[in-house]
Amino acid sequence: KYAIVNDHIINREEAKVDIEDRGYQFGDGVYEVIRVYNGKMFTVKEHMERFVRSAESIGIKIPYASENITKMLEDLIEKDNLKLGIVYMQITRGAAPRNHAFPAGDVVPVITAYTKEMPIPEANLQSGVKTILTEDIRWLRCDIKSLNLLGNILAKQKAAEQGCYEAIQHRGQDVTEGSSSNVYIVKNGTVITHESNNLILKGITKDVILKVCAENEIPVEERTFSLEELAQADEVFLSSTTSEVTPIVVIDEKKVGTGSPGPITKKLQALFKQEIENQCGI
Ligand SMILES: Cc1ncc(COP(=O)(O)O)c(CN[C@@H]2CONC2=O)c1O
Repeated sequence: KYAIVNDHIINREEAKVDIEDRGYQFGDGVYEVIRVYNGKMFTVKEHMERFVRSAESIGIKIPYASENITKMLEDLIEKDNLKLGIVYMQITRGAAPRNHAFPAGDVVPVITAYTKEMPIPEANLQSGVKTILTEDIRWLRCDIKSLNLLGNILAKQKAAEQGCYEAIQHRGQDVTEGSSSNVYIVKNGTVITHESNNLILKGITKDVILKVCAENEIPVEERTFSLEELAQADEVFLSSTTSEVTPIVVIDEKKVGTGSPGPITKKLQALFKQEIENQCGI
């Protein structure tokens, strides 16, 4: 197995970072998770655009062009002979004596990446998943895909301790998103999901879903929706690079709708699968 450290592909076990790397000490960095189907990265252009946007949002200048990074990721996938899985990639502000303020300009950001085999979560896609509700205690720049994931992992851990797949987060009565996913309700045939602002991550999968909704005359409302609307929804589902379009069938031990994945969710799963086939030829 190999890994990328800056602009080298090296053996995975040799990939190390300094103990004063700011990603390690402050979470001072941003990341992306990109899906690989049939040995090809899915929506890689959109992931690279968000990677650059997130880095720029915190003042990190990526020292390589997106095309070069993409090529390095393709070489890594090739060397690892990855057919179905993910690429994890992050950039930190680099290693420097510990100080909250940014280091001097000569400190070079550190990019690392590696691949992981990951099957398609067929059982979850087929039967749906159980979730809990939890207050969204995160900061107010959730649009930046930062390494600051404490709020996210504490929410996910709370779900895991209750045998659930995801935690649906809310600020007061307003539903925001999952700990590592976007969340949608379906009511009377309309898909409703939080608008992309500072309170949620603008998911790449969400953008694909909105695109196929538009192409197939499925009405969409991008707006805040309430816990009450969530409880009254006909269907609920979540999306992410690794979860694709996953039906939610239980929330806080209460069944959603009939307790089985709904027709709009299933239609969106089929349309999403078609997008993967179009791009990655599976
Ligand atoms: C907080 C949060 N919201 C939404 C999403 C969905 O975004 P994408 O559709 O672009 O994946 C993610 C995905 N986070 C990545 C995806 O898989 N694992 C992760 O940590 C996320 O962490």
